[in-house]
Amino acid sequence: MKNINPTHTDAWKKLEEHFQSAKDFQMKELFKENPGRADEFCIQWEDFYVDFSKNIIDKETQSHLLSLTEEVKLKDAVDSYFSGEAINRTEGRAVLHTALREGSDANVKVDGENIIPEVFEVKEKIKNFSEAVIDGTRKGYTGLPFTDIVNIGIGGSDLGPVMITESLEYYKNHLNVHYVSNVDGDHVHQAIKNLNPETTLFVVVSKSWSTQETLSNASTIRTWFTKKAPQEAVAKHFVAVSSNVEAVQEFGIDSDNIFPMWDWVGGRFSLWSAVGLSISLSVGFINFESLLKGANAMDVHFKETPFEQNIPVQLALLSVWYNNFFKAESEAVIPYSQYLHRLPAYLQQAIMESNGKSVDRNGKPVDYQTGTIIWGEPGTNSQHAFFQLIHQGTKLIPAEFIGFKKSLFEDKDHHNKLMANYFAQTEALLQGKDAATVEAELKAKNVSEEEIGHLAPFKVFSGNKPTTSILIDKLTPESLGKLVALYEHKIFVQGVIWNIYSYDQWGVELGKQLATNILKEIEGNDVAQHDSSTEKMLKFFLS
Ligand SMILES: O=P(O)(O)OC[C@H]1O[C@H](O)[C@H](O)[C@@H](O)[C@@H]1O
Repeated sequence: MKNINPTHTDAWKKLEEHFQSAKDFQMKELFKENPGRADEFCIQWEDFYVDFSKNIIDKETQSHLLSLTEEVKLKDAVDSYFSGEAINRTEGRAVLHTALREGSDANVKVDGENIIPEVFEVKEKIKNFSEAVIDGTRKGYTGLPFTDIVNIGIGGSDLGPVMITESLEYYKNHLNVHYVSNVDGDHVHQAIKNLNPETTLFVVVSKSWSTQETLSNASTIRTWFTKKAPQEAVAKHFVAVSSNVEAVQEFGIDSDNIFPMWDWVGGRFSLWSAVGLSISLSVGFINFESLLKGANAMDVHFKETPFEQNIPVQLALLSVWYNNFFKAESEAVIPYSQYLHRLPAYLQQAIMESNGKSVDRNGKPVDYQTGTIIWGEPGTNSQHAFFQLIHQGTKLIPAEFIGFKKSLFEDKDHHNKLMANYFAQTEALLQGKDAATVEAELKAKNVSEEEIGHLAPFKVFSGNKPTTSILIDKLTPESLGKLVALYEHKIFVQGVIWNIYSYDQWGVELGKQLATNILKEIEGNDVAQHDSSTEKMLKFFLS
């Protein structure tokens, strides 16, 4: 991939100049001036309707942003990404989660070898295993079918599977799936408290098989299990997903029970691999395949659609526009679906671990902003929590609203109410409410002139707050696959523009290292020298 400082491009300079007028754009005026605006800033693709007309942009903004993609050679970067080039330079790895959703006839090479046959072998293993557990032919050590699954993993080995199984709860079968991630012992003990070892299957997921949390939780659970079950039952009840097969075997998991994954799948993009085993167990392999199929459709859209009509590219460019020109620090993702309640948490890892970097591809500190802070909660709940700040606070928070045309239980009454809120909020954020309107409303309620004078300023909404609406036909495994892949590619585009490496995560290492040392001190009751704050707290903790 090319190594281009985005701020040195002509497009960036043009964007800076253009920003001098664009920062004062009033979207309401833009809509008035251009009756075609809602059509021009809208992409309809398959079952997705993406409206980005309620953003502080005009055609000129869009054209400079598109020139930026040319100058940073985005098209070449996309080709390198899909072709298996080692674009994760600092770890020397390809980034090929997209290969996991390819068809069986695809040919994607890593080190000269086509990886697709291996991907399909593992998929077959996931299929056979999950079908046998679901239909009860694979049984526990006392001959009873499994009723409960515990996924033990953290980060990408937890957030992806948990977000998808929660999102697809409607499609779930009879198996109860639990997730244990935190090294907090209260998490694991609470999770297993009411479980029956005879009917519980444990899926230990760790790409590296060196993660403290996962190995501790797996050991604790194995000890709990073998207190009740004979040692040889471990083989029937514990399976592992990892790229470190040797270490898994050392842990005592049977080689038959290991689902491999590969270096070329990043942890936070791994739900499409065997890391998704708990998904396949929970909703069945057919639904897992539909999820992959949806993601593949988005891959093809991203790879083949001109950037003007390309959903991940347009969303990434908008985010760069707000992040680097308006200096917005965060973005909200508001799904109008309770099923998607873990999507913002999942995206926090995907986006912030990928693009939270301050060194460019030359190893030099960047002198511009990179990764955005992502946060969010489902609507309508979030309206009653933090929307006050989005409407009337001092910060600019571009927000993505995700909604569905149809609900799953087909309760029209509820769905109409939900979606009325979805539409109303983006309209309110756009339109705002001026002082004259507020005063007229108060007058109509017979509020005294004096009171109106006091109250009116608090009731004014400045409006002009940017939102992007993603309206999808229905929440299905396939549409969910498309949505998640959309965000994966948005991340990629931003990383290319910011000239950073999106696929490493060195920033998580230091804390881990220090924790290892501090744990020794805690266990030995012997506090070493630290900064005085840490030292004093450690002594207090041990007292
Ligand atoms: O799957 P594992 O190797 O156990 O890794 C689990 C997680 O831990 C690491 O600290 C990384 O920050 C994450 O990207 C990763 O997903």
